[in-house]
Amino acid sequence: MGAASSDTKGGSPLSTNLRIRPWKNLLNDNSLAASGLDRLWATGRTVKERLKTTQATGAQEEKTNDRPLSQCISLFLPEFPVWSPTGQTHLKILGCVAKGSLGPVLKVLDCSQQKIFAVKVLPKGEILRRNTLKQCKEEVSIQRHVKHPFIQGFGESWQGQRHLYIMCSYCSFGDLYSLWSSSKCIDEDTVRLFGAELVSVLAYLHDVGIIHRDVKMENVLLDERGHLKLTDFGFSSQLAFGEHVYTICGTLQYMAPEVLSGGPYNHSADWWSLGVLLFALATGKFPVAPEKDHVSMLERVNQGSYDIPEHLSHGLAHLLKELLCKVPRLRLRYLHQFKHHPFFRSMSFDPILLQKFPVEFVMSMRKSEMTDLPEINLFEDFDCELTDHLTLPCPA
Ligand SMILES: Nc1ncnc2c1ncn2[C@@H]1O[C@H](COP(=O)(O)OP(=O)(O)OP(=O)(O)O)[C@@H](O)[C@H]1O
Repeated sequence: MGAASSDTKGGSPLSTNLRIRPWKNLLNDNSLAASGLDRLWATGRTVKERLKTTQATGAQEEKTNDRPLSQCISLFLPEFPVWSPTGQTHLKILGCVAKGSLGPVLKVLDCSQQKIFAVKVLPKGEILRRNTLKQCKEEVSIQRHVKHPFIQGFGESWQGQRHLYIMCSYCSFGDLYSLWSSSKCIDEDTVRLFGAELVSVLAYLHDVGIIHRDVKMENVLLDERGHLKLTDFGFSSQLAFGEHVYTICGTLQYMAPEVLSGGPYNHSADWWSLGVLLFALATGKFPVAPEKDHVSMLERVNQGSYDIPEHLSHGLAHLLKELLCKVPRLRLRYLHQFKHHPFFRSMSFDPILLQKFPVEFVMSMRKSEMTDLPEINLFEDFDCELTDHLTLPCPA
């Protein structure tokens, strides 16, 4: 959800996850709080019930201050086409993978393809209330257009009466943050491989004119062979080389100083975030401790001397310093620079070669943790209140 002018996402204060919302959205948040959809929910009536009433009385769309019902659908078009209630009967919900910031991420079996997918469920009312419609649509259109072996595969998106759905390939090994939390320190060979995969995907995104703006461990998923899939284009924006943006957005602990200070900034900001991510992977801790807001975070980064542990190889220590360089134009930021870097010596950046073998570290970590979620009912209407049907709690 990433237009530079309207980036907004929730976040949990004071956590390493803290995400910044531009001041503009703090104002806008309240302006939509009493939308038709919200009032509809407040009265406990469903869109379906209201449609029935309207049809029964032969009334035209109500011209109140409420958002007309047709808009509740058209607002989300064309990125989220309408599926008929029978359109989803081949999808079987197997369980809840995680609790996203807006709604659950479901594990779903597509019975027609016999393939498992992840479906992100986003309540329409919440999107309107948070004024993230533009971002949400941009996220889907960017995801639809980017194709790379280290980007999570995009399936489909659609809307029901109350929810939006984004279906993606399912990454059975969860996210990099969970792996890191359970292992804390990752060996250098694995850091090198993960580093090369992320360099390869970021170079691709920048080449096609996209800045990701939220590179962090939680947004990197692991496939069934332990390779990486970058996800969550919620803050991404189109940005050609030579252009700059100014929006303060992202996740505090990963934000480059030029982002924290309100820009101008460009693709180099993603490379700083990669530096933070690789630092955390290799050392078990973040280079700079979290702060409560972007002002204090900037102060801390500027004071910032971070200690690189002595046990790191010279090549890795050097790479981290060059990624965490406060001057964007002096930061490592081009594929050829990584190809010639001592840390990546003898490493290929070709995705096919990088994926040749399963990632041993991940396979051994995950083998003991694999659990299958039991199946639950096949829903007749995918747009029902999903949470009522989930007998399994979403992981926190
Ligand atoms: N395709 C997928 N396969 C497996 N797990 C997934 C998939 N997509 C998301 N998840 C899990 O769900 C979690 C939340 O997903 P995601 O980050 O997309 O939701 P969110 O928190 O609502 O997004 P945002 O970060 O935009 O607020 C991820 O950290 C990951 O653990």
